[in-house]
Amino acid sequence: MHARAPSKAILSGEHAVVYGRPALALALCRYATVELEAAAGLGTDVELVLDSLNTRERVRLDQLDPLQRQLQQRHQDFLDGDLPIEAVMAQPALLFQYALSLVPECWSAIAGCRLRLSSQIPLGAGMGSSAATVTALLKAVSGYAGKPLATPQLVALVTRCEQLQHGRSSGLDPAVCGRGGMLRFQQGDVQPLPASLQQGWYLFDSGKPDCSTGQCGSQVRRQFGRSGIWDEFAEVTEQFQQALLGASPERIHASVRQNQRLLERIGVVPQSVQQQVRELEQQGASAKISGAGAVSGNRAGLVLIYAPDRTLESLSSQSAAWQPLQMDTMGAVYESDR
Ligand SMILES: Nc1ncnc2c1ncn2[C@@H]1O[C@H](COP(=O)(O)OP(=O)(O)OP(=O)(O)O)[C@@H](O)[C@H]1O
Ligand SMILES: C[C@@](O)(CCO)CC(=O)[O-]
Repeated sequence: MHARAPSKAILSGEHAVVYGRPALALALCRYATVELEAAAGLGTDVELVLDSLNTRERVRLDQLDPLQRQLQQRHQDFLDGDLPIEAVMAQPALLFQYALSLVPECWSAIAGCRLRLSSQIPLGAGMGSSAATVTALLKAVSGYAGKPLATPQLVALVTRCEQLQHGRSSGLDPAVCGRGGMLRFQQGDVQPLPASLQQGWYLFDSGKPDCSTGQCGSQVRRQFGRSGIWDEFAEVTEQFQQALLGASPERIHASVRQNQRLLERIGVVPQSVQQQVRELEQQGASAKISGAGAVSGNRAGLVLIYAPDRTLESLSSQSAAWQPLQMDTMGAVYESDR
């Protein structure tokens, strides 16, 4: 059997959503997949194969409880200011072991199984790779055990994992990866958006940032944690939502540009990416980073481009690298027949 979960793009409100303001996001048709099958020779252990990282690890289910406590303690140390975020999940496999530790009711069913995680989602690109992979894992494990998690429970468990991965998670990525479609999210409250994205939206990968989402979040909190700028983000997100619902290209352009300016003010858009965005604007398009961005280096991961009335070739010599934005509407899916 296998389960899959989509990646995500944030249209508006990244970072501000961590401070309780609304965000708009949608699920994308690029997926993380987990295949689960019984394997010989594992006894009561589980084998975790991470294709993207070329690693495999044997996991003792009876060690997951102490591991969970240890990781939660490290996260508390982070919250208390005694550990940097990168020291909480010191290795990638720990994220998935922590996820498994949260579903003890499934352990007996998965004992002796191999869990293979593969993904079409670029790592560190702001496309919610960690939320999508953990969502696919928990969807697979709970489905296989015959104890399928309802979507709100699934989202809540993935959010716990994201707290440890990123330090503080708004829960936005887990909600989008679990539910699919386009939605407005604020403080755990999810409102599906009936708007559909018209033609003219593209994704561009400006490259893997030098810093993680957790490091970006920590830096932003140090500088802007108590700032009034989050209300400005909230206002732009409201405008963005109205513009999308009203399918108004001019208002969408304005919202994308204002959102990008705010992200620049909080220091998550490297100069080189700002420059690319300005060049696109001069040609009549709009663009913004999507996701955490970067507080160092010259790459910021995913950039969203809105260019409804321009041909790609007329816009940029780099347009060959752009991909049309395609929305997933299914969210996390479990299939037992493969
Ligand atoms: N495909 C994968 N295989 C193994 N580990 C992964 C995978 N995707 C994510 N991870 C783990 O999650 C961590 C964070 O993932 P990543 O850097 O891609 O951030 P992200 O979740 O995409 O960020 P954002 O929330 O900003 O979109 C990685 O460092 C790695 O430990
Ligand atoms: C930067 C952030 O707003 C989006 C990361 O995809 C963090 C979060 O919402 O948890």
